Amino acid sequence: MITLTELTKRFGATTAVDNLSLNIAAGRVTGFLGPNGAGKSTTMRMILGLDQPDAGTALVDGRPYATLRHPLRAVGALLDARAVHPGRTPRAHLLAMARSNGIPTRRVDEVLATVGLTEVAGKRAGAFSLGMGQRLGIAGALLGDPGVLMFDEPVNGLDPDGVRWIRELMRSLAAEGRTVFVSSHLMSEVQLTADQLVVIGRGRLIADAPIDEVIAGSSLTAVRVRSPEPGALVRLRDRLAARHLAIEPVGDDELVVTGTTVAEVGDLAHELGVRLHELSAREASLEQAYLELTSGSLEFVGTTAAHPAAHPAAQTRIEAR
Ligand SMILES: Nc1ncnc2c1ncn2[C@@H]1O[C@H](COP(=O)(O)OP(=O)(O)OP(=O)(O)O)[C@@H](O)[C@H]1O
Repeated sequence: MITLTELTKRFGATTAVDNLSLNIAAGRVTGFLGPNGAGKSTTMRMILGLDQPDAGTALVDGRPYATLRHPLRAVGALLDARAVHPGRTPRAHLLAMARSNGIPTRRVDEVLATVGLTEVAGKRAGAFSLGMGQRLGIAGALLGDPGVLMFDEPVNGLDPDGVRWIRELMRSLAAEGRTVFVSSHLMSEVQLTADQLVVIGRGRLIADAPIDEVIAGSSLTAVRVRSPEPGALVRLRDRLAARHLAIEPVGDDELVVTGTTVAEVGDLAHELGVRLHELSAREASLEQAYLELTSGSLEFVGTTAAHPAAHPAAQTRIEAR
């Protein structure tokens, strides 16, 4: 478990992380999203004690990173896959890490096998492809068998096999009860991998909610209902409007209703005796929901940009405070 409390980091006039408070729970994959420069890497660096906060705390299992007796056994991280000396072999690199952290050297062969690098364990890392470098970085993160894992953009530049491998690894690490915290700009991948989403913009928390809730909160997630009886559809519309739902009529035979479910609209139509020709759900993609959430946090805000707090997932969080 990772606990951030009022975490703040400034670089000169820039507030990279601004009063960020949240819990990243064990047993699930938490996707960490935000536009370029939102403060994701800085947050991760503070969790690892690589940057010092100006205010607030970042705790791993209740303790600051710097006070952990065996940090690699508590938290493993992949921040920059190019951080390995090019002249070193994967085995030498991992052995050095194991020795300096009191980790049994047999773990080196175990993690090399886990990431599929056993065959090339004696080759110089400088000759590695991007994907092999990522795998070596992940081997380092797994070395201490830690309960908390953090990955900054782990699928960057990987081929589809590599992307799928990382996705399955994260799911299995979370299924083992570990905390998995992963930043990414690839929404389709996050949608397949994460259970929970943390979205930040300009260093501030925008949303902290289950992925389904974020998608359900998008104005593009809606129920479409069609009836061959325009008069009956008007009765249905009035009843939906009385429940303060947003309704968009399309011609005189169709309504698009946001903030509701197929079950609610179906039950109401049944109660009113409205004959239906269609009742279907239209679900926003995570990318659409994310763009709505962060539109107010980009440097170039258009006049039509929705305020982030207009998104119900953001409101869930704000109200929960
Ligand atoms: N060492 C530093 N010195 C000065 N400014 C910094 C430093 N590190 C980060 N910043 C600034 O802090 C802000 C947050 O940067 P950070 O790298 O944490 O964002 P990010 O969300 O990880 O972005 P990206 O998605 O582009 O990787 C940016 O404005 C960045 O320019």
